[in-house]
Amino acid sequence: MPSSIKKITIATRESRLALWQAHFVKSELERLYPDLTVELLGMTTRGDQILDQSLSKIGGKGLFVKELEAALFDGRADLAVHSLKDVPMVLPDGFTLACVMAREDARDAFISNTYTSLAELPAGAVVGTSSLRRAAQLQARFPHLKIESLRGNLDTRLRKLDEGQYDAILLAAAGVKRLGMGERIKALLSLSEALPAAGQGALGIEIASERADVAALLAPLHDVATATCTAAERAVSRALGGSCQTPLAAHAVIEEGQLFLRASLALPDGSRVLNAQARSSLTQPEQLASGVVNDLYIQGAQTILDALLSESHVDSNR
Ligand SMILES: NCc1[nH]cc(CCC(=O)O)c1CC(=O)O
Repeated sequence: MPSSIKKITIATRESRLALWQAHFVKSELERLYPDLTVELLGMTTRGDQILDQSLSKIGGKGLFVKELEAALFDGRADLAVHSLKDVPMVLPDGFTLACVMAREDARDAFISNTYTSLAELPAGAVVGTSSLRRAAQLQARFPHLKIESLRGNLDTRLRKLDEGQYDAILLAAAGVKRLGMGERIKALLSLSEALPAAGQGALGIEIASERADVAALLAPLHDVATATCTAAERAVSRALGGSCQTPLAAHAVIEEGQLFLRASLALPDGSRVLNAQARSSLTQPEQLASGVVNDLYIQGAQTILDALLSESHVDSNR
């Protein structure tokens, strides 16, 4: 044990996925440190309470982490486990992402009770997603499909599909697999069909910056490859003001020892999609990101960002 910590409290949201993720970190810590006691502190966040309104209008990603940060700040908890995708690109002063864990499948999943792929859907078929990124990419490839908003936690979204409100829905594969429902996935969208959101599939562990003792405890859970890839992705999102209102994708992989970053910025209706990609050594993910962002600006990213600002969007990228 790298410190004298006897007990760790994990602050977590109470959705089934959040609890799965917190329990996963708990069991990893217990495996590493057999003498450590790990407890969970379940919390309901503002983002969980306000399910009927547009998240992007009421405050976006931060709504899901604020309460957890308050618990870290006043010592009720030592760490918070997040889906990295939901973590704001800039954390408030005093908080740090101490650890990024090895990524699950980063891809989006196609789920339907009737069809086996997007290509099979007939004109007018209704696809559920509340992600502007998924909607824009989908509408660009399949203008004949009808996209409808789909909110709620994973179980709620699957229930709405089963009730017949949609012909198909799109979800992040990682969450579906973690909850043991991988058999519901009919197809995984390739990275060229649907580029994932920054951080998708990865877990991030947040602590109060002053807790070097907790950071030391978490060090073995850090996955350098995932951290490098997601650093590049999150830098793209940060540079473009990535919020719930931005149909933005950013995904990096390590290929033949190099970092390969792709990004895509679109208008929500898919009528314009900008793509950029670049490779670099593994050592400067932020620099690679700024090159890709620069390429997007050269292609007209500012026009899209301006259009997004002047429209008011009803959906978020949850
Ligand atoms: N935005 C909601 C959200 N945040 C994290 C996941 C699960 C996948 C992941 O860990 O990236 C999901 C569900 C989804 O997008 O379908």
